[in-house]
Amino acid sequence: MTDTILNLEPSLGERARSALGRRNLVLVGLMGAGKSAIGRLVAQHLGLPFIDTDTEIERVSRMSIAELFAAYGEEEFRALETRVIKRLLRSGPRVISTGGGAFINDRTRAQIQRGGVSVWLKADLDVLWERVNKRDHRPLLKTENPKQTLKDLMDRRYPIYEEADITVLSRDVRKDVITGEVLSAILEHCGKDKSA
Ligand SMILES: Nc1ncnc2c1ncn2[C@@H]1O[C@H](COP(=O)(O)OP(=O)(O)O)[C@@H](O)[C@H]1O
Ligand SMILES: O=C(O)C1=C[C@@H](OP(=O)(O)O)[C@@H](O)[C@H](O)C1
Ligand SMILES: [Mg+2]
Repeated sequence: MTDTILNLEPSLGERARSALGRRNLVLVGLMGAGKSAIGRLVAQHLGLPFIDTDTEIERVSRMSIAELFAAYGEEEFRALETRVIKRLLRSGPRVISTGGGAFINDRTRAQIQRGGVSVWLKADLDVLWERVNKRDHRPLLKTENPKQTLKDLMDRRYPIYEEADITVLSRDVRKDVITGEVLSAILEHCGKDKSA
């Protein structure tokens, strides 16, 4: 006899995965919101492949994002970003973490809304600033006053991120907490939980 009790209840990740079905999960939000970090953790819990669009753009172009901006400008970067996201959405389901500007582009946003469930990781200026301040690889923040630039981007972009299917508040708590909130929100948004 063993006194080990097997827990056969589906985990939160399994329930969220079932609710998501064939849809992609797409993380959107401003630089520093945690899209890349939280997207990877959420994918592990869902048992889905994870991809970060910036990493994929760097792979196909064999250049860093900073080099791409410097060599071809933001417009070319956006065109490449749109093509990469369209391809990734078609071959899902997977978890896709986008770069902060992707959802702002009308064509890319329409593709995301058709091909996936979107999650906006929303954060306040100080949280974002604390995080992005530690690294200097983001070309849009190479300005005289990067915190003000971030604030200007918030003012312009937040009304558009609002269009995401789900909003989760990204804040100064453990990544596991935010990950759990994303999984719960998927369950709630996608309604019926087929495995429960
Ligand atoms: N909940 C969190 N708590 C602490 N640090 C976090 C949290 N979420 C993300 N980070 C950190 O903040 C930084 C920016 O996160 P990242 O995932 O690169 O953001 P994004 O892809 O949205 O720009 C990274 O160093 C990441 O580890
Ligand atoms: O907000 C933006 O327009 C950008 C955000 C970056 O990604 P993260 O949001 O992952 O930092 C990256 O795509 C590029 O530097 C442009
Ligand atoms: Mg990122």
